[in-house]
Amino acid sequence: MHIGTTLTNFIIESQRKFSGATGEFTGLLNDIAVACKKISDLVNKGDLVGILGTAGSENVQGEQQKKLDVISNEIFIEALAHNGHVAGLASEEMDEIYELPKQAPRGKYLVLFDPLDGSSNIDVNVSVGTIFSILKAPPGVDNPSTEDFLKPGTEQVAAGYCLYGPSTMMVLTTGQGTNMFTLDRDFGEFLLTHSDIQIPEDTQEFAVNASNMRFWEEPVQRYIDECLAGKDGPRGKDFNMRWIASMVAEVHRILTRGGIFMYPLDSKLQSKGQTGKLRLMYEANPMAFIIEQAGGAATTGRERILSMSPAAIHQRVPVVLGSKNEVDRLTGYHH
Ligand SMILES: O=P(O)(O)OC[C@H]1O[C@](O)(COP(=O)(O)O)[C@@H](O)[C@@H]1O
Ligand SMILES: [Mg+2]
Ligand SMILES: [Mg+2]
Repeated sequence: MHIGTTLTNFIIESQRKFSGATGEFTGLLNDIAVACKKISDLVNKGDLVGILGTAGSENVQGEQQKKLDVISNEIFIEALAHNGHVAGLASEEMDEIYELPKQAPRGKYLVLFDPLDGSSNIDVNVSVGTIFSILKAPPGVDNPSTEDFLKPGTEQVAAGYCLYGPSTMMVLTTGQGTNMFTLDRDFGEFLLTHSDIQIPEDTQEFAVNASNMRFWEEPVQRYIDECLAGKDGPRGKDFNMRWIASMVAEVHRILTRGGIFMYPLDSKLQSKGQTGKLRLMYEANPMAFIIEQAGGAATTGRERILSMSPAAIHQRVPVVLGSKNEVDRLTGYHH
């Protein structure tokens, strides 16, 4: 597909391969693009439109919600719930799955989303984003159940994120590679700028919140110690470190120049009864699909994320993803 193609045309072209394609998938991607453009506009205006700061409420994860968490969630629902492309929605910011209004036409897809990723960075003007995962809905079911959403990541028909940074970019996979589109604000279209991304298999850049080091399991301690030991250590090369605290921005950097990102399990999280920090259904699964389609790898440290059988909508998992050889090495240390 030639660089500069609009997102809509890209999707239409990619759907030609499917004889039964009805245009519904293209319609859904357009709904998501509209929602992301609206959120991008708000993020860009920040204090000018009073969207910074906390909302004064908590989500099901017990996290203080930011105003933009709540507003982005509403924008996504408004853009997706009425156009007949979905049968159900689930979000980081909603305890239960969202049942469409009675009069809303039902569609073939289910969408799980993190409306605003990197919430701790909203008020300090650092890149944030939106992450989404698309599954097939059970045919003929007006109100899909929670179980209908709890499908392994391998069953995603598409996944993507929109990064609200110096430029706004949509990164998408439909299982035929990973592609990047940049928003041209002048005429409001996402245009293809990077096609068929390939992540280098090796890297000398890791991303982890090192303030949690004393709580990590031994394999992670060992891996990071070896990186920090640099060229005089067992790895024989120096490593650099990054931590933006927005998963979307970390993954985008890795798609762009390689790297390994991890939010491992740690005893601090376990002491709160948590099985990780990041959520499987609308953070780990979509990012794992995007990374694998770009030649990278994504595990929990112990198993492939996409093969996991989900148990709950807001289930948390450890995440290790990025350049294949480094992810394989760290995963190997756990075995
Ligand atoms: O605060 P920490 O420990 O650095 O964690 C940062 C991580 O938490 C997240 O912000 C969690 O996502 P949300 O902002 O959507 O809740 C990730 O984007 C990021 O990788
Ligand atoms: Mg998030
Ligand atoms: Mg979020």
